[in-house]
Amino acid sequence: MKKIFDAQQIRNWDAYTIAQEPITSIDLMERASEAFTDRLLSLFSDTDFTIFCGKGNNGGDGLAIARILASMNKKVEVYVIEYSAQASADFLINYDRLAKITTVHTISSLKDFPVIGQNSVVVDAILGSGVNRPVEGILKDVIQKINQSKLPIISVDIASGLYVSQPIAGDNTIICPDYTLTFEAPKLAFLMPQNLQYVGEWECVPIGLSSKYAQNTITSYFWTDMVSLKKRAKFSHKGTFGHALLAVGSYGSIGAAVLSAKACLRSGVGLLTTYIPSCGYQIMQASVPEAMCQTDPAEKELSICPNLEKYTVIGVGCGLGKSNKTKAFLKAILQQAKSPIVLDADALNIIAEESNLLELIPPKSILTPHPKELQRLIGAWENDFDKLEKVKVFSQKYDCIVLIKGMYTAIVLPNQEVYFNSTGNAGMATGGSGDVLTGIITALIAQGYSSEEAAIIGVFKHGEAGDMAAQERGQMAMLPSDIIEKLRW
Ligand SMILES: NC(=O)C1=CN([C@@H]2O[C@H](COP(=O)(O)OP(=O)(O)OC[C@H]3O[C@@H](n4cnc5c(N)ncnc54)[C@H](OP(=O)(O)O)[C@@H]3O)[C@@H](O)[C@H]2O)[C@H](O)CC1
Ligand SMILES: [K+]
Repeated sequence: MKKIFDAQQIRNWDAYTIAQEPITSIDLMERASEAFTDRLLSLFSDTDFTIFCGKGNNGGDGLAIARILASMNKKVEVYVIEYSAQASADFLINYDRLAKITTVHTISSLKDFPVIGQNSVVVDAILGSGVNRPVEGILKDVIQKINQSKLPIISVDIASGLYVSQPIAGDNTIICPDYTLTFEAPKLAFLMPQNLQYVGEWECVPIGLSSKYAQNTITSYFWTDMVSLKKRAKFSHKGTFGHALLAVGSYGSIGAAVLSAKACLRSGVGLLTTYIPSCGYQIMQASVPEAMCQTDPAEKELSICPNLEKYTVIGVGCGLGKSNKTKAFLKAILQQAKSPIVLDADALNIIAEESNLLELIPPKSILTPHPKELQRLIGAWENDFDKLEKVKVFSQKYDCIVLIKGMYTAIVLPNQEVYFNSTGNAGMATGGSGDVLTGIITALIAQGYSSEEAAIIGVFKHGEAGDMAAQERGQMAMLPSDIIEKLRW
C-alpha cells in the first residue's frame, strides 16, 4: 500500500529527506535523475534524446538527465525555455555542470523551436509538481509544439501543466506523454480517468525519499499495490469462515447468481446459501453443488425476504431485476438485516429509484455500482474530482463503503479515505465481472474481514485474477468465469 500525497506534502517529503537522511538538495536531484535515466534507457536504448527544460527543479532534473545521458555517449539535445527570469538554485548548478560538456540551447520564442530528429524521444522536464497556474505564452506554444511532434514523449515526474491533485482549470495546455516516470509515489492526477491523455503509461521510480515521512504523514488517498490476508486458522471448521447468503437472480439472469456463488465459494466462505427464484433451482444445484440452495416461492423473481438470522453476511443484487415484488423483497431485506450487506446491480438501481430505502442501508454496507448505477445514486458530476467528492459525501452520510468501478477502482470509505486499486484490465469490463466481485467481497466479510478490508482486498484480488485470465486468454476472449478460475488466495 502506498500513500498518495498532494503537491505541498511532496515538497515537505523532499525537505524532510534532505534534512533527515541527510542529503543535499542537489544530491537528491542527482539521485532522482540517475534513477529516471536508468529506467528511461531500459525503455529506449537505441534512440536520441531531446530534452525540454523549465527553470525550476523539474528543469533541473532535465539538465542532470541530459548530462548523465551525454556521459554515456548518448546523443542529447537540450533546450531551456526562457519563460521567466527566475531559476531555482539546483537548476542553476545543473546548468553550469551541463554547459561545461555540451551546448544548452534556449527557446525564447517559437522561432527557436528545433526540428527534432525522427530517431529522438522527447523528455519533458518543463514543469513538475510545482505547477500552480495554467501555462501561457512561450510555455504554452512549446507544449503545443511538442504534442504535435508525434514523437514518443516521456514526462519527468508529471506531465508539464498537469496539477498533482486538482482538476484542470479551463482549457489548459498540458503535455500528452506516452510515459510518465514519476518520483517515488503515484500522484492523484494519474488515477482520474479524465487525465488519461496527460499521463500515458506511468510508473513510480524510487528515489529513496524518507519512509519515515511517508509513515507519519496523514493522507486520505492510497494506492493499493498489495494486500495482506489473514492466516487461515489451522484448527478451523466450516463455521469458522461464516455463513453467507447470496440473494440473487431472476428469470433470464440465473447466470449472474451462479457466477456470484462460485466466486464466493472460491474465496473461502465457510458455508454458502443461495436464495434464488424457483426457476433457478436445478441450474444452481447442478452448477454449484457446494452451495445450499433455498428458493423463493415466486417462479421468476425474488419476492419474500427469507429468515436472515443464521447468516454472517448477505450479498444482494446480482441479476435481481426490478419488479415490484423484488422491490418489496429488497426493502424487507434492508429492514431485517442486522449486519452489513453487499449491494450490487439492480439492488442499487432499486435504491436509486426509491430514495427512502437509502436510510435503511445497514451501516458499513458495501455498494458496488458501475458508472451508470453510480450516477443514478449520486446524480451527475462535473469531473472526476467532483465525482470523488460527491461519493465521499454519500459514503459518510449513509455510513457505507462505495466503489467507483473503473480502470483504477476507487474504494471510498465512510471515514473519507479513498483506496485506488492497481490491478485489473479492460477485459474485465464485461457483464458478469461485477457478479464475481460481489461473491468475493461477500465471502471475505463472512470470514471476519471488516467491510473496509473486504472491499479493498476483494477488488485487488478480483483484478489480480482478471490480469491472470487476460494473460492466458487475452482481454477479448476472457470471461468472468475465467476470473473465478484464476482466483488464488
Ligand atoms: N520531491 C521530490 O520528489 C523531488 C522532486 N524533484 C523535482 O522537482 C520538481 C518540483 O520542482 P519545483 O521547483 O518545486 O517545481 P517546478 O519545477 O514544477 O516549477 C518551478 C516553478 O515554476 C513556477 N510555475 C508554476 N506553474 C507555472 C506556470 N504555469 N507557468 C510558469 N511558471 C510556473 C512556479 O514558481 P512561481 O514562483 O512562478 O510560482 C514553480 O515553483 C518535481 O516535479 C521533480 O521533478 C527533485 O529533483 C527530486 C526530488
Ligand atoms: K514534467
